[in-house]
Amino acid sequence: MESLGVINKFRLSRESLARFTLMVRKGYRDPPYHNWMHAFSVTHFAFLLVHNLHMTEQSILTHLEALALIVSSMCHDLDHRGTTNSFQVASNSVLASLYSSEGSVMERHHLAQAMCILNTDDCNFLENLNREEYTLFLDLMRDIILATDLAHHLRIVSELREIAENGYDPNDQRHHELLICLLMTAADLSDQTKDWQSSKHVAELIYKEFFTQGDLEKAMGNMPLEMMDREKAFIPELQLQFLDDVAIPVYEIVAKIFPGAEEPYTSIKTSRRNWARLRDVYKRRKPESTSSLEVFE
Ligand SMILES: Cc1nc2ccc(C(=O)N[C@]34C[C@H]5C[C@H](C[C@H](C5)C3)C4)cc2n2c(-c3ccccc3Cl)nnc12
Ligand SMILES: [Mg+2]
Ligand SMILES: [Zn+2]
Repeated sequence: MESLGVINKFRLSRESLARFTLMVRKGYRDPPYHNWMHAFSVTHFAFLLVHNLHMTEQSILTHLEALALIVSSMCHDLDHRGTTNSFQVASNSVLASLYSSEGSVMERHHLAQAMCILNTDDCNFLENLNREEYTLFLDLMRDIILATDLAHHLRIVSELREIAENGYDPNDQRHHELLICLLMTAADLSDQTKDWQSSKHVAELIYKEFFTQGDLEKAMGNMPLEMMDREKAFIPELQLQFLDDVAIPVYEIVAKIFPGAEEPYTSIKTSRRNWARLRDVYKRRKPESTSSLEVFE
């Protein structure tokens, strides 16, 4: 926040900011993937995007938007239980009863948790913002955290492609809103743009979470998605699908809008080549083989 210039610009209290950060860290549980380490690495990537692409200096983002992106990244998976939105509904969870009518059940819970922490004594580091800035910040945090629902991303991805093709118009309010959503999704998926060992390790954590949910769904008498079923999942194939259908297009669009941001796109394509190699090595899993997690050995 220091190097983004938001501490001084908004006269943020460092003490409250420290307390807020510690409360956010405490607000994460410890599932294999959706824990504080994930929130931290997403926040770091969001910072790198804003800082290295000079987004505030070039007025691509206002300082308030940059601040909202960083804080939202910290909070975007608060109190995650390692299960998906559809699992909340299928298991009739308390969160589903609260939010299922609006959709994005988990994301609405993450936002509610973030608001709770902001409203905790001595944690509201935004106390020096004027009313207009504070209201705008809360609106931004809401839109950004709700944008981390991949189903939301899939709804806007065609508009994002169009912006990448025809050029980003900084004066177009819709372009601006979509860009902020894109940056948040790029940060949320950024583990797949790291070195192969790291990306593979993160995929292992994600499938550990998915398979645990699949086990729960079977115990409840429900049929899990293939990607959550440790008996059926062939991880290299599932990873290739996710990279091709969801993740790679995100960094392709980022690279087209920001010429300086080729590296994550190059890196995730390398990751894809490694998954393709693994797939060929582990042809369709033979029934007698052990758990699908063997590909991580
Ligand atoms: C490496 C990797 N693989 C991933 C494979 C699959 C999915 C996934 O949610 N798939 C879908 C598949 C369809 C259409 C929509 C909604 C649902 C039905 C579920 C998406 C996510 C994956 N993911 C994430 C990630 C990002 C945001 C939230 C949660 C997670 Cl886990 N971060 N990294 C990864
Ligand atoms: Mg999430
Ligand atoms: Zn996340």
